[in-house]
Amino acid sequence: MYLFKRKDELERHLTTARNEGKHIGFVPTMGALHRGHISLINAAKENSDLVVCSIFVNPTQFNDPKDFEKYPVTIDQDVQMLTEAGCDVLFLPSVQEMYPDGLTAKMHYDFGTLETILEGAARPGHFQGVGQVVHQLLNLVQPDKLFMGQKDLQQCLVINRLLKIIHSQVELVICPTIRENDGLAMSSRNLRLNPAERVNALHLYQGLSYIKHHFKKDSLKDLKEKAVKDLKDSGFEVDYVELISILEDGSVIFPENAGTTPLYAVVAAREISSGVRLIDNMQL
Ligand SMILES: Nc1ncnc2c1ncn2[C@@H]1O[C@H](COP(=O)(O)OP(=O)(O)OP(=O)(O)O)[C@@H](O)[C@H]1O
Ligand SMILES: CC(C)(CO)[C@@H](O)C(=O)[O-]
Ligand code: BAL
Repeated sequence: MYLFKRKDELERHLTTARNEGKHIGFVPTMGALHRGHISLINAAKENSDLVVCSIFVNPTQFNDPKDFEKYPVTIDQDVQMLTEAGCDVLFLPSVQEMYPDGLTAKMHYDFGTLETILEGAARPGHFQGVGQVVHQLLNLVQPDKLFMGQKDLQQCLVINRLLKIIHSQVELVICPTIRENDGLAMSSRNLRLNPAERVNALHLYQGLSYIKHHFKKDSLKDLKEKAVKDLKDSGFEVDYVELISILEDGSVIFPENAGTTPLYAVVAAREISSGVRLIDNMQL
């Protein structure tokens, strides 16, 4: 696997590959890799000639400084996992390399209501930071396909919109959420949980599973209230539990108001003893 820390080195390597007719698959990450990330690498391998992964803990998308400071970093293990998975290129830039002129955004993206609901509401500025870094990474890598995980469902919708805003031809491939054996969605932030907190984190999955199995019988309001109560009783601060549908244009609606069947249950909650905020979602 090639490892590049500089943009010019990466661009030179990828220009040669592109000139050889290779189709490029791209997997952007923030590192502390797990099997969820490797599933994206595998999907990229199956659907492209050359797979590029980036690892960059992007400061501009963190609305909570503590979350940024404590974000897990496991570079040596990440390199080993990517090598074993057959990734071709790893891009590992520094903050200075990505933001030589400082962290202030030069552009504002119009993500519409995606920025004012759910993750957008709970993490002000987060999606502008994601847009800022993904736009730059796409310009550098110029992939044919971009692979992202359904675990970050709203992020997928934002990136879909970003691709339209920047008139990009890149195809976004959304890959299923990989879970631990007990159902917990794999997440880099899980590394910050001690064994008791790790067990407690399962309440997110259990809440979603309950909703999935009862949403045809019970009222949506009752289901949400039950899930919120269970999380609160188990030591979580709940940002939201919602049932949503996604329209063809990529916008999100809340079916109890619109009279449409919900498609996904989504949850975000902070485990109070660890301070770790987790998200998850489940197709209904
Ligand atoms: N369990 C998972 N299954 C499939 N894809 C995943 C999973 N977890 C993360 N991804 C995807 O991997 C890509 C990189 O995500 P990222 O590096 O932020 O990992 P993460 O585990 O989501 O971290 P965190 O949850 O702590 O933000 C994103 O497209 C994300 O949706
Ligand atoms: C897409 C991304 C790599 C941008 O920093 C990040 O938000 C992530 O890992 O999901
Ligand atoms: N996994 C999405 C990136 C973030 O939480 O900042």
